Amino acid sequence: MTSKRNVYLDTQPIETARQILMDRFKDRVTDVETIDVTAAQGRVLASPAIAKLSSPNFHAAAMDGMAVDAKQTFGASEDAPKVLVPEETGFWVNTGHAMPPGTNAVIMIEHINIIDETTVEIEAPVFPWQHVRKMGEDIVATKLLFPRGHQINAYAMGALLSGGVFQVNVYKNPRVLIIPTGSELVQWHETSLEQMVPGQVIESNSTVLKALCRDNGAVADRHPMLKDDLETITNAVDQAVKGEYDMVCIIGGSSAGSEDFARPVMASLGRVMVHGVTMMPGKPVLMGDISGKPVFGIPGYPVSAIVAFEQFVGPLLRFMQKLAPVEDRFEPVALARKIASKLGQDEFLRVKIGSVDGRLIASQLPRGSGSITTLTEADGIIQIPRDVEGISETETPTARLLKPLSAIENTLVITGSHDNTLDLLADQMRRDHDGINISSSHVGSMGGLMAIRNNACHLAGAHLLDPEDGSYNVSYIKKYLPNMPVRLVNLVMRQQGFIVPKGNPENIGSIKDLKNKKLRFINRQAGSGTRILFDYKLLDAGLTPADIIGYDNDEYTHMSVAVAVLSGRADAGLGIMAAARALDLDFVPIVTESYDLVIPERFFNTPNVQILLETIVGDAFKQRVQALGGYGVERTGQEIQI
Ligand SMILES: Nc1nc2c(c(=O)[nH]1)N[C@H]1C(S)=C(S)[C@@H](COP(=O)(O)OP(=O)(O)OC[C@H]3O[C@@H](n4cnc5c(N)ncnc54)[C@H](O)[C@@H]3O)O[C@H]1N2
Ligand code: MOO
Repeated sequence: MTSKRNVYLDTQPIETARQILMDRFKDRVTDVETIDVTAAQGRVLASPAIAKLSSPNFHAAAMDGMAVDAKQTFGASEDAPKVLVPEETGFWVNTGHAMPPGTNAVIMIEHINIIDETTVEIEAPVFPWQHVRKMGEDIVATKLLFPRGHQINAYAMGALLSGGVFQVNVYKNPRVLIIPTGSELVQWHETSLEQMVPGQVIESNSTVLKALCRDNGAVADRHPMLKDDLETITNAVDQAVKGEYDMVCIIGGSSAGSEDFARPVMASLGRVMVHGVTMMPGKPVLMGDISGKPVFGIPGYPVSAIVAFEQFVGPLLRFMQKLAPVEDRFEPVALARKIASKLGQDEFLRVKIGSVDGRLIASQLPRGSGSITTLTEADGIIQIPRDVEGISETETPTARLLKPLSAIENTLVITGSHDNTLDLLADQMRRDHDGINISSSHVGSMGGLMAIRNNACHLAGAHLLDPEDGSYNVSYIKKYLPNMPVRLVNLVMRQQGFIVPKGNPENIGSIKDLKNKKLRFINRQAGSGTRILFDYKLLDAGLTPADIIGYDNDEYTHMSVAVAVLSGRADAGLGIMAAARALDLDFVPIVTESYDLVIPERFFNTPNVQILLETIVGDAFKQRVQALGGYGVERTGQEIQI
């Protein structure tokens, strides 16, 4: 068995791996081809572009009016107008016309009094070359329009055509073959969602990489998916490098499993240069040389695949056609919470970023390499260097922005407890107010109050029950935000209850059943409102945590609790009805609670918060909330006295 498994080569730091790659392929700049200027957008000139035609190519009238020899007009004034005779001493021209012989200026039509067909008068002179675009004013034939290495953009295409250059010599777009591998993969157009069985995964990486190739000036083809089979993958790679492809990317099978074939394929056809980079995601990336062509083994996890592409494949593709490296925008950010990281590997941490009190605040998204939404939800990426063990709240790391700064600045940052209606709210606000974004981070109700205290968000969602008097949030705000003026507004009333498998097979009716029937419970994290509610209900029923199997197993969101129940990992969890419904599970209501928004006074009257408050009292939002089930909107928008 061990003989079938791969052993990583020495893992290399990112910079070393990139250096090895670039050194090896420094001669792989693509061939030069001659193409029409009209098809050359984005391409890089392999030889200088020299104008063949002047522009204008003749002296041209720059205004509508009458072309004259300026001398004829000298001395004209209001008191002593000058007379011109059309087609003798003056010639009617329109903008762009060639100047008639013997003329060198244009009198604008507005400045001409037409007496009759043969007589016009002017009351002011023009000077030589006034309102004339002289031949070659813009471009002189033989002028260097662009040096080699210049990237052709829309403006350049205009200049080239005007200068009589209709074809250009450019570097060919590198051609890439992308080979998705994995016996578990299915193609989206060859399957129906109903047919899918556990273990099957929709192939998505090749589409992502193809699009990323295009962003980097390359043309990619997708090979039909291949099963985990050494011979088939070897043949496909062999054919590709023998053919017209400049590069091959094998997706999947890059790590150390018995079915991971990227490395043996590369080793049998050529040479493995790098296997393993000290980065996360993307660690098992492979770089090889087969017959002088670059071949990559791209890790199968979607985020790992993208990071591996952006760190290595993209830069090499750009180099091959002499495209300048991508210039990213970086900004210093403060952290909503400290971030732990492992020594020894650079980590690409996806973060949400919002602007609070003029500071950019980043909150970390989950780290999973298999989770593409950690990238689609991210506003930025913080690269934590390998010699750093975590970043504290007092540091200001830089983040690569994935969105325009203006979009980040127009984002309302909501931190705290998670509720599905926040997603509806984000969509509803967008429907009526283009450009406003909501970014919600789920750190539990107490986490939300702490974020307010640390000036790390604009508002927080909370549902903190005070067991003493049954009130929500007020006593917590008094205790934890004593010096901060805040307002409290109800967003929704919602039912909390037990999320149980469909049909409620254990017939759970009350919290006591958890103990009596020895059921496996899935809890929420400490500090979440739902956990506080559960502890209160336990106490109320005369139970202790020790009575509950699974009390110490916790999840961070209602949906993850529901997933735990769906997957059979737990018999019950406490959560909201919408989460049960979303996964077609059953729900046993326990309590109706108040889910409120805590809004610092200084943000209350800002335009975006006011838009939010208007949106939640609107019928459209309320109807959509009610359609989710398990919610009441009778108090939505009402302010609660603190
Ligand atoms: N024992 C070890 N196991 C793993 C290690 C390790 O060091 N030791 N490294 C882990 C890391 S880190 C990564 S990253 C992954 C990379 O694995 P592979 O490149 O071998 O990828 P697969 O196992 O084939 O797939 C992983 C995952 O991604 C899905 N996948 C694959 N291809 C596609 C595609 N084209 N479209 C969508 N999704 C795809 C695949 O179904 C798997 O779920 O290895 C760890 N293991
Ligand atoms: O490199 Mo893997 O990408 O850490 O998950």
